[in-house]
Parts: sequence; structure tokens; C-alpha cells
Amino acid sequence: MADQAFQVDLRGVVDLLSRHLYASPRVYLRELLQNAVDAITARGDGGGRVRVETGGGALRVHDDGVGLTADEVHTLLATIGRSSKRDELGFARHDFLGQFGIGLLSAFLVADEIEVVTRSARGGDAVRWTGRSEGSYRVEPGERDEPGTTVTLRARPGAGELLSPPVVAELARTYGSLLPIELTVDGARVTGAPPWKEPHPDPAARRRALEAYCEELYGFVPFDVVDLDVAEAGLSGVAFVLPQPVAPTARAAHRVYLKRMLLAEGVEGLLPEWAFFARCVVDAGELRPTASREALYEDELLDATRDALGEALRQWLVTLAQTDPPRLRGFLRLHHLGVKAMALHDDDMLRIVDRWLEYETSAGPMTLAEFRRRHPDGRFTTSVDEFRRLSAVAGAQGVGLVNAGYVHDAEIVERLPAIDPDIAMARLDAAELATTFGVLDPSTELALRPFLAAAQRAVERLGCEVVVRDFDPASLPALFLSSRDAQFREELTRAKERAGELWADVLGAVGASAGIDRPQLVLNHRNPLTRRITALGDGGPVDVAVQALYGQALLLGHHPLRPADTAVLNRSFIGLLEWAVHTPEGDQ
Ligand SMILES: Nc1ncnc2c1ncn2[C@@H]1O[C@H](COP(=O)(O)OP(=O)(O)OP(=O)(O)O)[C@@H](O)[C@H]1O
Repeated sequence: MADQAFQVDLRGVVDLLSRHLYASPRVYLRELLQNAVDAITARGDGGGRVRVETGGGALRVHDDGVGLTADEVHTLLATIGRSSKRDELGFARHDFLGQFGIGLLSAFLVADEIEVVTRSARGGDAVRWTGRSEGSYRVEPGERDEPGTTVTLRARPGAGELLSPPVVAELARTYGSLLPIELTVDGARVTGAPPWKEPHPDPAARRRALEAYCEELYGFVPFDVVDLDVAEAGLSGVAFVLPQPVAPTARAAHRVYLKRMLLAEGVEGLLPEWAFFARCVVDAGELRPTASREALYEDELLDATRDALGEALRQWLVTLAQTDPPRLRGFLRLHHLGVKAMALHDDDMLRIVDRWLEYETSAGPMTLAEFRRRHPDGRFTTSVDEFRRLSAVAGAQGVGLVNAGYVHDAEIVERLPAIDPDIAMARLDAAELATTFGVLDPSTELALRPFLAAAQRAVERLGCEVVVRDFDPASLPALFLSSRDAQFREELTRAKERAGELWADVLGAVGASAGIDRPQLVLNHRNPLTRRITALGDGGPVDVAVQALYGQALLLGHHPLRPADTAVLNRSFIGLLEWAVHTPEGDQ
């Protein structure tokens, strides 16, 4: 028995295409334009015109391309999935836009009947092919003098809008305005050269034209325009640098043309992720579309292209640093996050960050390079809270401090030796600040002994050690210092409680050698209030006052509050209230 061919009801296939392949029925015009351009390419004698005509509820697309012979009409237009544009291996033939053999079907998204009148440039008579959406077609002699093809669609009920003159004109402009042929809609020319290839009298004029193009497309005047060229991918175009900061998580969408036909306006993944500060418009001859022709096909070439485009943007930045530092600073103010992300892997970017990006420091905002010049022995903090807490104290003591608490900052500072091995910036160990606090003179120290003993008792249970020092700023009554060493020791204590005897001994030995180093509550003798508290006599509220200073120092430093801390904070507050409003005994 002979093999039978499948019978396919086109309505099911078209339904499938419209639901799952194409984002919108608007693509029908793109597919018709694509076929017309491919036919012109196939004819191969240069020139070529495509005329689109609207009116009377119908759409006509005329091309002076290669056309089809009667035989070709039977094989190509009657078989879904049959394309004349693939070679035996199934790869897309390089010059064509189409390759899958389903494009023409998309016309059924808007019409129930497609008519193709065609005459082959290779000879033979004109042929008329009429296909219907339920799957039947008819071939008969057609009328046409010149080689080429005319496709006619009549709007199906409900699809009239999509074939109306203004919508057709808009669709033709959207998809086809960069096509390398002459495209007209009802006589009006739609096509022109890509704006980045248009000739201009001088660079300033070109720049103004591209800015205007960006404003028309995206609604913003770009911070800068970067030319893009990736020979491998046959790609050219421009990147517009955004004039506003954007969230790095916002997916950057680019306008991509393939062989001068618009692929989509919102193509993702064209640039490396860090380059979220740029929007591109590019045309590529070698990149491949997915079957829906709405996204780029992920392959090695796209990978390599992405890298090359990233390199172009990186080069732009390096050049800006060399030629126009004020503009570079302006750029960094907007897009420091992207640049910092680059600096994690790229030495040139790291140099730019080091030289040009301003950081918060204890001596005001300045670049890391400037900071190192002023404070060869400076320190950095790895959290914003720690910086806020300690910068005034550090500054007052001549210890330079950089806030490296924001995203990527600590890693960046730690990576600086990659660009200069002599750069060594250490993390701040909060306890080291205490050692540079001014000590009191011996007689004051002696006089404070009884107070210190009482103060120590008041916070003993909280695992903290009280010291009195003399430091700036005088407005700060007390400071809580938890050194990493101290945290290490706390961890040890906890581990010891968990571990068995054997390990406890080993850990104990480690602990002993680490020295006694508890978190410190440093009371500031330069602060008038603190000074009055240290002078409180036996009957005074030393307990609650010291606990209140402890609580306040914790809050000020954004330290996490343990349940015991919260309890002490409450108790001291109530205690102080009682002192404030207590009734002298005689009045009762
Ligand atoms: N305007 C035209 N002039 C000449 N041949 C055409 C024209 N339109 C369609 N054809 C022929 O019909 C075939 C099928 O067209 P269809 O649009 O379905 O697929 P395709 O363009 O090959 O691929 P794709 O699915 O990627 O668009 C084409 O390969 C081409 O040979």
C-alpha cells in the first residue's frame, strides 16, 4: 500500500501560530514584506521596489522580485514548511530573511483568502494562486506583464482595522523603514538608510541627528551616543547611554533589526548584564532569529557579539576618563552601580572607580585614590551602619575611614592591589579605635575608680566592659564597640557550651590565647552629661544611668538588640522616669 500524505486543516495550524508563535497578528505585514524582499534578493540584479497599496478593505503588496513559475507555485505555496530559501543541510541560506516556510500562513491571521499573482523572471506565463484558510487552493492562469509578485489580502470580518491605511502605514514604517529596497505605502516612501549610516556634514551634526532619533524612539535625550560595530555578526548600530539612573534589575530592551528588517523593539540579552545603562539600536546580518522572529536565537555568535558590544561600551568609558573627566564624573553619578559591577572583573574599570568615583569618607566625599593620598594608613568599613557609627569618632582621631558598605564596595577596595600591589587598605577593627582614644590623667582615673566599679556591675550581665576615655566628638556621650575579636570570643563561648569536654579543652586553649577582649562601652569624659554621671555619688542612679547610656549607644550604632538588651533598655528608661518624677519622702 502506498504511503499517504497528511491532511492538515489550516485553521488549526493558523490558530496555533497566532496563539503560540506570533505575539500579535500585526506580524502579517512583516512576513509579506520579508517575502517580497527575499524575492528581490533572489532576482539579484540590484534595485528592487516593493509597493504596498491599501483601500477597499484589501491590501496589495507588489514586488519586482524573482517571481514563481507554475511548478514552483505548486510545490512552494501548496506545502507548509516548504521554503525555497534553505539549502540541503537545512541551514538558512545566508541572504534571505525567511527560512521556515510558514511566513505566508500568517496572512491567514487577518484574511480568509490569499491571492498570489506571480510571473517568474526565469520565464513562463503568469500564474494566479488562491489559497483559503480551511486548506484548499486553486491555481489558474494569471495576468501580469513584468516578472514579480502581487499578494492580495481581503480583510476577514473583525480584522479590517489591521488592513486599514493608517495601520498598514504604521506597520510598514515599524518593520520596514530600514529595508535596503524602496518601500512605498500608497505612494509614500517609507525606507531610508539607518540613521547611524546617514552622511552628515560634521560630527556635531551627526550627533544632533542621532540624539533626535533617540528622542523620537525612546523619549529621552541620551547622555552619550556610542557607535557599535561587530564585524563577525555583520552588526552595526548605536548605543544610547541613559540620562537617568535605572535599577540594575530592570531588563534592558533593545531595538534589533536583522538584515535591516525589524526583529523586535524589546529584545533582551543583547548586552552583558552590567551594561544596563545603555539602550541599543542595531542591525545585524549574521545573528539568527527564533522561529517567531521576535527574539534572538541564543548561540555562540550571540555570546561573542554580546562580549564585543560590552567591550565597545567599556572602551567608551576608558576613553571618556582620558579625554573628558567632568563628563565621566557625571556618568558615574548616574550609573555607578553598573561601573562597580564591571570593576569586580576588569582592571581598567577598577582604575576608573579608584580615580573617579567619590566615596563617603570620614574626611568628606572623595575618591579612593585621593583618600589614600591623605590617609596612607586609612581603613574601610564593610557596612554603612558601622561607618555612620564610627566615622565621626575616627575622623576626630585622625584615623581615615571609607564607607565601603554599599553593594560591591568592600570587594572593590579589597581588589585594589590588582591594579597596584602597594595599595593596602585594611578593614577597620572597631576595637583599634579605642586604643587611640585619649586616656585620662592618673588623678582623674583614680577618682573615677568607685564609679567605674559601679558602672561595671550595672552592665556586667550584658557581657560588656566599661571604660572611660576622652574623645571627640564631645557631643557623643558613649560608644559601643564590638570588635570582630569580641565576636570571635562570644562565638567561642557558645561553641564551648555546645561542645563535649575534649573539644572544650582545645577551644579553651584557643580562647585563652586570644586574650580578654569583650565588647566595650566607652564613656566619653569630654561629654558634659557623661561627666555629670561619672560624678554621681553613692545615692545617685548610677545603675540606670549607665544602662541607659549602654542602650543609647547600642541604638545609635544600629547594633542588634538581644532580649537582654531590650530588657535593660526598658528598665533603665522606667528607672530614669521614676527618678525624674519621684516625690521627696517628706511630702508623702
Ligand atoms: N513575494 C514572493 N515572491 C516570490 N516567491 C515567494 C513570495 N512569497 C512567497 N514566496 C515563495 O513561497 C515560499 C514559502 O513562503 P513562506 O513565507 O511561507 O516561507 P519562507 O519565506 O520561505 O520562510 P519563513 O517561514 O521564514 O517566512 C518561499 O520560500 C518562496 O519561495
